[in-house]
Amino acid sequence: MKLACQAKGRRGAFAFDFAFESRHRAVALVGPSGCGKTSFLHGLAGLLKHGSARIQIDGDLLLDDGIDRRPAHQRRIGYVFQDVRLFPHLTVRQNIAFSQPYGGDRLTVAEALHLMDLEGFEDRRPAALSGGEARRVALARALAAKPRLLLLDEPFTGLDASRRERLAPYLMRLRDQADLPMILVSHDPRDLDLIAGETVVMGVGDPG
Ligand SMILES: Nc1ncnc2c1ncn2[C@@H]1O[C@H](COP(=O)(O)OP(=O)(O)OP(=O)(O)O)[C@@H](O)[C@H]1O
Repeated sequence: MKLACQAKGRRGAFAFDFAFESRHRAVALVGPSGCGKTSFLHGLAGLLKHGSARIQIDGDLLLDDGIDRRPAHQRRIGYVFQDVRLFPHLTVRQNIAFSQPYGGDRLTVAEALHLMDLEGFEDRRPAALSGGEARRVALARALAAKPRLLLLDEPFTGLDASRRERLAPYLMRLRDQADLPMILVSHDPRDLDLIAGETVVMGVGDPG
């Protein structure tokens, strides 16, 4: 497959303009703290007020703000935030079902629960989940919206080494079984070696 992404924008005084192409389904985006990795993901996802993006998957134009500025909720882009952001008052099942209205019919909430091994957790609330379980719910929620591209900001943050190793196979399932292209941001290249076929480096002061 071929993934081509470009995004530019600004947050306050910080401006970025970055692009990459990859033939791998899972791409790691690394770079020093503050270089703009999260800003780039936000630009792709449509979360920046001042920003634009262009995404192509296998020659298919998924998004081009130059042609059509599409709001975040209409982009078929899943985003898993660093701090997970589950709704605390909703159960696991309700958290996952929340994103389904935007999706198609290929994967149901039950299938997302199954793929992330969350059967038996459906009626729990986020306060009763471990950090790794909460990540899996966030992944299932993103998946249930039927994204064409998944953005993961620091997916292993806050997990110790053994929990990182236990979470990695779930990301591989999304990559391989759900056939979902993904961009992962991390500080730690070792995390990304587990998942990513290619590492793209974003530098400070030398965007694009
Ligand atoms: N809301 C904001 N207003 C102004 N500047 C911001 C805002 N958010 C981020 N920045 C600045 O934009 C720059 C890029 O931040 P960003 O979070 O994208 O970097 P990053 O590479 O993801 O960093 P890290 O690896 O530390 O998470 C930083 O200099 C940051 O201070």
